[in-house]
Amino acid sequence: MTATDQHRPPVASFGARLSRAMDERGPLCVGIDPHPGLLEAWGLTDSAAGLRDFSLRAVEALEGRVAAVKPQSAFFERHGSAGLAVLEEVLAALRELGVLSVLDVKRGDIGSTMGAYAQAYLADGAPLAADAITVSPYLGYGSLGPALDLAARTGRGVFVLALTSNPEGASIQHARTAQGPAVAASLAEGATRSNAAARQAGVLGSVGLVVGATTGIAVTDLGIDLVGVNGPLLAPGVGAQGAAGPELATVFGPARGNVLASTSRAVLSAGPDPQGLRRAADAAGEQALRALRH
Ligand SMILES: O=c1ccn([C@@H]2O[C@H](COP(=O)(O)O)[C@@H](O)[C@H]2O)c(=O)[nH]1
Repeated sequence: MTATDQHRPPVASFGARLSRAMDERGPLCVGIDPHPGLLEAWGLTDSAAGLRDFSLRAVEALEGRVAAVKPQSAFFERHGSAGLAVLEEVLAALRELGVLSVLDVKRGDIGSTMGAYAQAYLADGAPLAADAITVSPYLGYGSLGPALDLAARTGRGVFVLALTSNPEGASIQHARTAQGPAVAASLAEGATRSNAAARQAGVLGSVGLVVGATTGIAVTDLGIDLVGVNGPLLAPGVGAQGAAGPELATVFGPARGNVLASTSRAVLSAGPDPQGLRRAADAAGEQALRALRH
């Protein structure tokens, strides 16, 4: 602990804040993915100005109805520095409204560079700070250390890509490590270790996994203990990629209480009418709630 840390007021962990949000608003996360086709459908230009209008209208419509909002960084990055300025504004708007943000940015690098990514997204006061980010463990679970450490210090979280929703992911994620378990299982073991203190304290940990809602029986087949992870399980793949309530129940089984189901296009395509967006988010939220809580 540094001298500065000693004067820092204690912050609630991301795991605890997400648990509360899911209890209050249900287990749904809606992604902000401003695809060019969606911008057009909303009558907006494929420009930073269109992106800003789209994203802020979506945030306003979703506030209070979902546990978290997940901006997809790629759609902002494709507009260069103007797009990143919009992303900063969207993250600030979510912060201001008290809506948890999960920035889908899938970062991963050697430890020393990972430290810089951590500063960019997980440090207090960073322009692109989010409540949690997605990280890629392709350089080894240990390389994520600087992000896990900073997230723990600032009350933020990370979601480690484990079993992604795309069909191509299996060729890497189901492969066996030299020690025997599948790659995805060894990542789950890493998250289990990282969440050990939270487990002992009886709260949800802040190191989550990305496990696609489209992954069928892979969790069981690969012998992955998702309950033991004691962390949030971000489940993209709901809606446009074909998964719905039954798939969520099959994939997560006894771990379903920790799932944050995520959908983007299926809700965003109901815009730009705010009532349409709200209706679509409410329907997706009901579906997730039925599958994951009953
Ligand atoms: O395994 C993964 C990890 C991330 N994603 C992201 O989630 C959304 C999905 O959008 P939909 O419109 O609901 O298909 C998108 O930003 C992906 O990059 C994922 O799909 N799968």
